[in-house]
Amino acid sequence: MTTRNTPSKKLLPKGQHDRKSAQVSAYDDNASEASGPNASGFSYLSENGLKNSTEERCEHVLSVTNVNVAARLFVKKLEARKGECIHIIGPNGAGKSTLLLTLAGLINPDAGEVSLYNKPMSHWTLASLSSVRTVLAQHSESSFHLTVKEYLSFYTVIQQRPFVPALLEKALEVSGFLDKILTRLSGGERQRVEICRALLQIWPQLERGEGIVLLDEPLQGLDIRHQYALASLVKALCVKGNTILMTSHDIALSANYSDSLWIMRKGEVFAAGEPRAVATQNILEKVFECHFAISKHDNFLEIQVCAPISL
Ligand SMILES: Nc1ncnc2c1ncn2[C@@H]1O[C@H](COP(=O)(O)OP(=O)(O)OP(=O)(O)O)[C@@H](O)[C@H]1O
Repeated sequence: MTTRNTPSKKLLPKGQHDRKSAQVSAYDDNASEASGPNASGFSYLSENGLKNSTEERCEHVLSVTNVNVAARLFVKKLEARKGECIHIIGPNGAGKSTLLLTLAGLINPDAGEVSLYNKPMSHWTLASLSSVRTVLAQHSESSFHLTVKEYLSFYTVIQQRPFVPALLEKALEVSGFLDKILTRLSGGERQRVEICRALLQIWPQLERGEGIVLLDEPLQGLDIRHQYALASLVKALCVKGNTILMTSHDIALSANYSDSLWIMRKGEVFAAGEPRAVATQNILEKVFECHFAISKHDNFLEIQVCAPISL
């Protein structure tokens, strides 16, 4: 029998459970309409990529309606709200990456629609998209023969001081190897650099609480301390108003560091909502086919994964 670590009370982000939970409705055709104006006739980004006031009023940052991707992703309705921290979990092949990349505008669905600020993804130019949302794809390591500093400098504002913003450095600790060649870093170090790169791409927007971040398995390869540091960073960025979606295989961490959990199985969202409502023994056992022991504490959900059901 194996058990998973659960975060101690101390590790939980401040105010996590006080914060008004931004609920996500899956399969709910009656989910409330976005509070922003109708997409038609509105320009959500000015020429230089700066947002106008219409965007500020759009509560649903990303929405998915009746999406089908090559018979491997079927989503009737999902919405991510401004400032929401969403973790997407599910077994291998459940469709997490496919959903994330579809939300990022990197996969075009065969049917249905993905909208960003009420504007269909197909109406966004890649340049406009890149100025408001950033993506960390799985296995997105670059193989350039560059130092970490040279690589990251492609994504930073010229003469930005400090080179790596303090909030990022606190969680990712990349400053110690800025002069190292990218390809000579360890797997976990590379992953921290790639996460840093993704966040630097829209750092001015993230500082203003206007960014959208999609991270595919960012915890992969990170040691336990950096896993929790990253989860805290993600949560802190969302508290500022940024919207972040990340996929994960760490059910306990995700249940404790998200506002919403999207639980996927076989290309569909099996359950979505506030972690305490959806990370139940019944749902987790159905989706992951493992036995779980779950205890609800005041400040955290203790989730232990026991033996696979079929073994
Ligand atoms: N480019 C592709 N072309 C065709 N099928 C694909 C492609 N990428 C993934 N798939 C299939 O789509 C399904 C969902 O894959 P996806 O990568 O989204 O799953 P996942 O939940 O992210 O899995 P994992 O936890 O293993 O990363 C899988 O059955 C996979 O084999």
